[in-house]
Amino acid sequence: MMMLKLTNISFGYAQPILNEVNFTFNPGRLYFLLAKNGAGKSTLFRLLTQDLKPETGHVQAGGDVILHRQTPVYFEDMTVKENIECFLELLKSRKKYDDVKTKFALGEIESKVARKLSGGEKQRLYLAITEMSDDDIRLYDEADAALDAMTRTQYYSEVLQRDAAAGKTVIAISHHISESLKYADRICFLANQKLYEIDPAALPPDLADKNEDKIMEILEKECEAI
Ligand SMILES: Nc1ncnc2c1ncn2[C@@H]1O[C@H](COP(=O)(O)OP(=O)(O)OP(=O)(O)O)[C@@H](O)[C@H]1O
Repeated sequence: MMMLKLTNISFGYAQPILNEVNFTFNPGRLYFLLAKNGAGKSTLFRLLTQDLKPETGHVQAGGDVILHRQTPVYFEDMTVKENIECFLELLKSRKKYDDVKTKFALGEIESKVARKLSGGEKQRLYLAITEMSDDDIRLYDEADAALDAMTRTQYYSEVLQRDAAAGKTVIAISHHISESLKYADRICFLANQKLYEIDPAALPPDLADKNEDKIMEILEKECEAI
């Protein structure tokens, strides 16, 4: 199984971040990891990719784990087509250039050099690269930070939800909290050095319309009740 399992994980810097956490991320689900600023979301990702070693406990991964970071990465001096072909090769992807081109409407810009693309065109190239890997367990650390509202919708539905529907284990950090509530299969909330799993279907239906501080407050109360 392509699950990702934390057993008895504790970790801290000068201050504690996680305390004896047990949690299983299951395949086929899109998890959004939410927490207050500085609570340790990125640190948790670094533990999941085994970039950091926990003080106690262990992480078991049923497949390769790939982390997509906040900053879009591509080769500025290559054309869009060269970039896609290069990433297909680097990531040893089974996908074909023509499929990527069609899905992200890259036909008109395929021969343009990346550094000359408009903001929106760069976002399309970035989405295409982000979606390209075949890895089974996918972590997205604010990969939507530089995306405009329209491209974000495409990222949530055509990258994250589609990956989960294809049986991947998908965990995303996003500062667009109300939007993430609409797409999440599960919320994974980090508070008081513990991780809590919340099913969005069990939350008030108008929650996503509230302001983000209020949403965080309600989610914290949910966790206290678990
Ligand atoms: N290498 C490090 N050494 C010491 N402290 C660190 C290190 N990395 C992060 N921290 C601290 O650990 C805490 C958690 O950081 P982390 O980046 O994991 O939080 P986050 O929830 O992802 O934050 P944000 O929402 O602001 O992106 C913060 O107080 C941060 O300053």
